[in-house]
Order: sequence, then C-alpha cells, then structure tokens
Amino acid sequence: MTRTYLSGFGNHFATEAVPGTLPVGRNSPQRVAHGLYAELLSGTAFTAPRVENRRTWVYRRQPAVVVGGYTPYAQPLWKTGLAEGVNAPPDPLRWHPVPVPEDTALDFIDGVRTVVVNGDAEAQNGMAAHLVLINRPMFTGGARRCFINNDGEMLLVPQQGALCITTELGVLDVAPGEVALLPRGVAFSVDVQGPSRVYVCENYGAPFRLPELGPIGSNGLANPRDFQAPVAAFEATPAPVQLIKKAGGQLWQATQDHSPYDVVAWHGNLCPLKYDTAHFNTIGSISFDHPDPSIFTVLTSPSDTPGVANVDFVIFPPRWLVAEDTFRPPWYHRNVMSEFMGLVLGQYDAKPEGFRPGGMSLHNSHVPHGPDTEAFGKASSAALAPQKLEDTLAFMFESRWRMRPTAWALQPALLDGAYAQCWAGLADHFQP
Ligand SMILES: O=C(O)Cc1cc(O)ccc1O
Ligand SMILES: [Fe+2]
Repeated sequence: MTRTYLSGFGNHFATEAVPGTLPVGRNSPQRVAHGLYAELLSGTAFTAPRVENRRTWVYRRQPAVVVGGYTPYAQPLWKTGLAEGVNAPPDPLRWHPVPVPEDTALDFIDGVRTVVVNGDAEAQNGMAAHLVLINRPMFTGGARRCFINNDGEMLLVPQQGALCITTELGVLDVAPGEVALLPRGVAFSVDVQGPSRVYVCENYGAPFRLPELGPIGSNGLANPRDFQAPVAAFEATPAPVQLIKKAGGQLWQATQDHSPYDVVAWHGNLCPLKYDTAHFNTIGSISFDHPDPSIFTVLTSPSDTPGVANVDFVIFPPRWLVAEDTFRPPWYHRNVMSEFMGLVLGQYDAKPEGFRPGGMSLHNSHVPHGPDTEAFGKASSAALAPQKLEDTLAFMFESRWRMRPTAWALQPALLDGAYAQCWAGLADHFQP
C-alpha cells in the first residue's frame, strides 16, 4: 500500500481525514465541526524560542483525559536513566546480534531490552539505547495495545523487518534503511509482519532537530524536505484498547473503551516523522584526511552547552572515499563523547569482521578504539583509487554523558567476549 505523507521537518502542517473539520483562523472555536473536541499537545514549553517551539492542535472524538486509572505494568528489561545501569569497567564492549526469540510472544513493548542508559528522565536529560525484539503486532491480528512515552521521544531504527506505526496523528510505514521519530507523549502502536529487530534511542532531553549547517550552507546532510509526516487518520469503529504509558521510568497500564486513534484532523509542527537515510546528502573529504563524524549527523538533541549534544544521531551510509595520502577508515581515537553503535546492514569499514548486522558496540567517554587489525593492515597499504562503500549502513547514538550498560546487556552469552582481541595484532612497527 502506498501512503500519502506531508513533507518537511518542523513544517506547520494541516491535515484532515474529514474535509471541513479544521477551524479556520482560530484553534479553539466555541463548537468544533462534527462535534469533535479540540486538544492542544505541546512538545516544548509554551515560551520556548519560536524556532524551537513545537505544538499541535488535534480535533478528536474524545479528549485524551477520558481514560481509566493506571496501574503498574511489569516490563523489567526496560531501564531508565543512569541509576538503572551497571558501572562497568572502561573497556570497549561489543554485542553479537541477539536473535528474536520464537517461543515467547513479544510485541514492541514487551520486546524492549535496554542496552545502555545515561542521564535522568525526571531531569529531562540523557538517553537510553534499546534493542527491541518483536514477533507480534501491537494493533492488528487481535491485539489492541497503544503506547505513550512521557519520559522521552523515541527514535526507531529498524534493522530487520518493516514496521507499520499507527499514531494519533496518522500512520507511517518504516522499513530498514528508514527511521521514525515519535514525539514524547504521542500514542502509537507498532505492527510487524514477522520476526523484527529495531534499535531505539529514547531521548529524555530536548527534541531532536536538524543540525546547524555552518559553512556547508543552506543544503546538505538531511534536507528538511525529506522528512515525512502522516496525514490524519482515525478508527471508524471504536473498540477497547489497553493503553501502556511510560512515566518516571515505570510502565503503567489502563484500559479505554476506544483507541487514542480518534483524531479526525490536526494542525501544527509537532508530529511523528519518518526519514529515508538514502536521501542523506553525505559530505566527505575530497582532498585528504578523514573528517570528524559530525559531518554525518542526521539529527541532534542539544544539551544546555552549545555544541555539546545530549545525543546526536549519526549515520555511516554508502559513500565514495577519495581522499589522497590518507588513512581512510576512522582514526584511532579517545573521544570525550560516548558512542553507542549499531549496524543495520553490510560491513562497517573500521570493523570488517565481528561487527555484524544487528550487533552493537559501546565506546564510552575516553575509551580508546579504532580500526581492527585487519582494517588497519588493509587501509595502510591499499591503493588510494576512488572507492565506493556500498550496501552498508551503520549508525551511532553519541552522547555527552557516559552510558552505563544494563545487567541484561552484560550477560556473557550476549557479549562478544573476544572483542579486545581485534586490536591485539596491532604490533609495534617503530623503526628508530
Ligand atoms: O568509532 C567509530 O567507529 C565512530 C567514528 C567514526 C568516524 O569516522 C570517526 C570517529 C568515530 O568515533
Ligand atoms: Fe569512535
């Protein structure tokens, strides 16, 4: 099925599933057309600077406040904030791809396994990286579960299996190679076709935005036009749902006799978005030296310190390497920022072996890392003809705060216990 989308990051959209629903020239008329309720959803403080300000008006069959009381919902593998991680030794860590279980029913909520955490959701800073292992839909095939995250925005990076994401504001189809950005507080359900694996960044801090482009100019990297928002859509026949809400690091459940997918029309600039990484305009060196990976930033969540991100979403897409007299893979480095990486497909040039699609790695603040022995050997002697890196997509969640792995992630069965060996062959070649 081909869906219709609205185009443009941060645009002020107006969309109606029933024509004539949106009020004209005002937001909250005495009576909304078709007997609907008007409801305002804000994503930033009312008084946030205009360039950052995000809010949307929804016109719906019943306001979100019509819901039963919430009781705790057990999901012990979903962790929140630094306090729920383990203070592990400052070693580089790598995980093999974790298989999607077949014996246990896992939807997008029950399938969350938190890998690393930092910050504090209550203080609205930091992030978590999750791996989500899914073998059940949430909203089709008899299931009727909806999720709302009050702790943060969710960036979904599907690795295996396409996702159909129903949201209060409409439906997004998101396949591996694409990503979805779901705002804090907006209800959604994730449906899958089969065993699926998704990397997720749960961002407790400022909403992701496009990075500044500086001397790059007015075009390049992720262009605003390529972000796609859903058109308004609502359920024709209301039926009961289970609402699961995350707030204060705890999951809660309530039932409601209709789904939150009852928004007939909406307008505003706070909405779910999808983005196809194939549209990323990759910029690199056309002279010499390997540039800093900040040139690959798709989205950034700023912290209170200019230039120092709460979390950046960075991709390593297919691209040409042409730099002369240059060691072309990433250099060896100790980075003040902390780096969580995943591989959607193919090979990553710094780690041709061992870093496998569906796998993950963690190089925390100032933990030394870089190309493995094999990559160093090849790149030090390769003929420097133009080379196209093809069929590859790695990504990084890079944060100013150290990430603590969870107890789940530190299980020896999941970790690549031999990771450090990939550098053991880097011999001393010094010739005085
Ligand atoms: O460590 C990594 O593989 C990520 C990375 C890539 C790069 O091109 C430069 C720096 C960096 O941290
Ligand atoms: Fe790095």
